[in-house]
Amino acid sequence: MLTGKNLVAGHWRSGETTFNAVEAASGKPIEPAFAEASSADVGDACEAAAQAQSTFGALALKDRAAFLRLAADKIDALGDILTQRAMLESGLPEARLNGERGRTVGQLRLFADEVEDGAWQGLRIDHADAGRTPPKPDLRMRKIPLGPVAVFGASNFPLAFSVAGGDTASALTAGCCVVVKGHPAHPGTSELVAGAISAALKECGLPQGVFSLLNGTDYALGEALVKDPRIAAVGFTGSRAGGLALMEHAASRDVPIPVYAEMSSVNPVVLMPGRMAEAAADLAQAYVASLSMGAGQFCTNPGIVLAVDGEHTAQFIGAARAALEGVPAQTMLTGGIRDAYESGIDTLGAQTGAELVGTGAEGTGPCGRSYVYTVSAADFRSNPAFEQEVFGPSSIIVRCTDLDEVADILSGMEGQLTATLHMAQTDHEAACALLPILEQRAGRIIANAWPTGVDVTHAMVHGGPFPATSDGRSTSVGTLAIDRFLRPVSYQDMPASLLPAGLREGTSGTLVRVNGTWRLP
Ligand SMILES: NC(=O)C1=CN([C@@H]2O[C@H](COP(=O)(O)OP(=O)(O)OC[C@H]3O[C@@H](n4cnc5c(N)ncnc54)[C@H](O)[C@@H]3O)[C@@H](O)[C@H]2O)C=CC1
Ligand SMILES: O=C(O)CCC(=O)C(=O)O
Repeated sequence: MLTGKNLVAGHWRSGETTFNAVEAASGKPIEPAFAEASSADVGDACEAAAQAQSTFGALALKDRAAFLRLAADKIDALGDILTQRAMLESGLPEARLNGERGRTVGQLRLFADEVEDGAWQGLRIDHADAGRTPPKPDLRMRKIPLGPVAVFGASNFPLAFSVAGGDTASALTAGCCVVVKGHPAHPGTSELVAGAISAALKECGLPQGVFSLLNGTDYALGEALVKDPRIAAVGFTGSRAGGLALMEHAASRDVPIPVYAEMSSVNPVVLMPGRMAEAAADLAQAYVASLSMGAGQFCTNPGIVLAVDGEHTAQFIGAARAALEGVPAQTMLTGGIRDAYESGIDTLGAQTGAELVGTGAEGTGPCGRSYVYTVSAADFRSNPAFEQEVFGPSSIIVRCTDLDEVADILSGMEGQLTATLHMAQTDHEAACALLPILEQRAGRIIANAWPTGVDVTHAMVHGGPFPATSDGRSTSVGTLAIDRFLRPVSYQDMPASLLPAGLREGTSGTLVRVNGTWRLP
């Protein structure tokens, strides 16, 4: 039932050259062939997005919310067809993909509620005061959509971080049209989801230029999209090299635009001594489960664990070795990702001081086998190679002399998506001293849990200082993600009849800051 075509503003278009998706488990090509989007497709998708922008950006909030809800319903209704295709293309198991579909549609519905809530518009009204010296003008502010957004689907979440994933949901919520560059590892999954969004647009009577999907294997496609003058911002999840390249393309334009790239992170986990004395073996079990989940293909993978050397750390290492023995090798997303993983493991194992703790079972076919290494803090600190993300089911346990050394290592680390503290009550005082360091290093600080798994809520931050992301001032998950695609505009002494809805007296319908005081409608 798949067409293998690109979706350009409601039209399914074939192309001169094609590529095939590959079955992750076997490495064999699967049908149908997919058209490589041309530069004309990029131009037409961006032009249609630019033309639809003013209509979509000015849509009544309830209508934008209704569109998001309908898109969610239609994606949900794809049911097993979507799951089966995503399984074939990604090698991820059925339960995970059904869960991911739930997360994707739940995310769209949460954003629909958020659109209607309206607080994201950041409405502010400062009344004029002619008697003040100097006289104060009437100023009214709201946030408006930036314009069409280019979204790059991620390989490791073919639903929740892809065509209708967090970047698309937050851009549409902000009122921005979207042109998706689909990930070439799952073009069939992308087509199914794009079809659902297009059908929702049609049923809502909205312009089809609001959404397009372009497929392709050539980096030139992504470059052309980022450089198209009608694109106003970029959302990306993937490799550091890819994110950096898109940032360069965006900065080289006549009009540079923001790139919100989520890239690499090793997510340090600190095992505090008090907690280790209580539960070293249990912690090790949970650690191995977290690092090997989904073949470790999470940017939130616990890549580096810091512990004070001694009896309990030795116990933790022994229990991790035992837990690893039961971990099966799992199919990885693509041959390229598996090759990068294997070469990352080879590089890691060859570093001075790297000692293998243990491995999971060896697999057949394009599988990722779990690996855990340990290294002394001295060797870790003298060699930046230990801090590089190895994307897959691996991790390093760093044996430190004391908590001061843990603090020193954390202070020297690159920006991270997450940082975790496992602690008992007796560790709280020492943990308190680490918190200011972790706040400087990470977007999310976790207590007594593992970093894999990101809840989609209002208070979530899935971001962090560079190189975890290109811009640590925001998040790519949760409702705050909308803010990335908005820009504040202030209206000075504007006649009421010309003011946008919400900024006229008594029309906000949502939280508004009047003369500095927050007011509910
Ligand atoms: N930290 C994270 O969240 C993730 C990291 N990765 C890392 O990325 C590696 C490769 O996996 P992919 O998912 O394919 O990521 P990728 O970064 O290579 O590709 C992601 C998307 O960006 C595009 N792209 C990449 N480089 C580009 C360039 N120079 N110009 C224009 N477009 C470009 C690709 O065509 C694709 O659509 C993995 O081995 C892993 O190391 C992958 C997924 C998630
Ligand atoms: O752990 C999650 O749920 C999300 C992780 C993520 O954003 C990623 O791996 O790219």
